[in-house]
Amino acid sequence: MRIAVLGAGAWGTALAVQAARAGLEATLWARDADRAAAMATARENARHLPGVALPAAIAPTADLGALDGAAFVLLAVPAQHLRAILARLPRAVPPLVIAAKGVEQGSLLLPLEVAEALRPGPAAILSGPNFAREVALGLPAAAVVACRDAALRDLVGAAMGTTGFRLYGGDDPVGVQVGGAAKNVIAIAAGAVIGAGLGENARAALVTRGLAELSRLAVALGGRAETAAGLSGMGDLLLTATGPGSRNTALGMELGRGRSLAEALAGKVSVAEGAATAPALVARAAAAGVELPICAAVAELLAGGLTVPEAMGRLLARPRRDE
Ligand SMILES: NC(=O)C1=CN([C@@H]2O[C@H](COP(=O)(O)OP(=O)(O)OC[C@H]3O[C@@H](n4cnc5c(N)ncnc54)[C@H](O)[C@@H]3O)[C@@H](O)[C@H]2O)C=CC1
Ligand SMILES: O=C(CO)COP(=O)(O)O
Repeated sequence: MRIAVLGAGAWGTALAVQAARAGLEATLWARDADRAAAMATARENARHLPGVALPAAIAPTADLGALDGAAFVLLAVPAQHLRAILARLPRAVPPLVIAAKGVEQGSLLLPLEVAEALRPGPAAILSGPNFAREVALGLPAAAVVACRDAALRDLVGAAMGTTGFRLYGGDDPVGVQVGGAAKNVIAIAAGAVIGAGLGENARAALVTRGLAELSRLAVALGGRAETAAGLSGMGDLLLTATGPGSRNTALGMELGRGRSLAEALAGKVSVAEGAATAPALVARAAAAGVELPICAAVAELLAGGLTVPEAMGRLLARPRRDE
């Protein structure tokens, strides 16, 4: 079986390596022809996943003909670039499996909603606590493939899963997408309090109450609260919000130390999805009548509208209520 992976960042590359480990052929599409050629020659993605050898079953390319004959297409471009890539695809595409985590600015759509608007057809979301490098190295991990179409999630789970990468199926794609989008925003909050020296208690409180925000929004958008307790919600929060290995937490730590967003992002070649998603997530929640105080504070912090101690003070001063 052959699949196509669109987006040769850290995650797309790691998923292509995992596909090869599972016995698939994988075409790995990069926007830039020079980068695709460099990967094909060096058998390494030196920019986004240095030190990981690309198996022979991976064919890097910059040609979207990569989609022809693929059993399914994994889309691993950042959420804000998903629309541009989808618009370039042919009308009839193989089933799509989106691995991006975020909310699109402007439209306020979740990744599968963007796909539905541009290329209607079977589509799934793949999400979970997965640092790309660990997956690429074959360290044990689990994730969820969620979609309403049981045949597609079975196809992807059976094709991509191995004993080292356990893929659960799920039928709550909305809950899974909200988890993936919100956990990055909450990770920025968690990093920010650590960077500002406010302590581990503050981080634990923010992560826990952040999970409550994530869960509330998932339900308001038609998802299920129990999905928030799964791999794509609490699982990914545990991974992302508890240590500096996460780019979102690392960004939060820089903001907490008093740097501006522009300063913190300067020179970075990899994405911290929560930065673009925070205002879009809060706006989407507001449109659904849901208040997300922690995510809103992150959006304001990113915009330079308040400091971390001010944000924390504001959250703690909210009217007392039952948990
Ligand atoms: N890195 C990780 O450990 C994981 C990442 N993800 C998600 O996967 C998605 C991709 O993230 P990474 O692979 O880490 O990205 P990355 O930070 O490694 O690389 C950035 C990627 O974005 C692409 N890109 C940049 N500007 C673009 C544009 N204008 N149009 C199209 N593509 C553009 C680059 O070519 C590159 O493929 C994100 O939504 C992220 O949240 C999900 C799970 C794990
Ligand atoms: O999504 C991820 C882990 O599941 C990667 O997190 P960061 O983008 O914060 O590094």
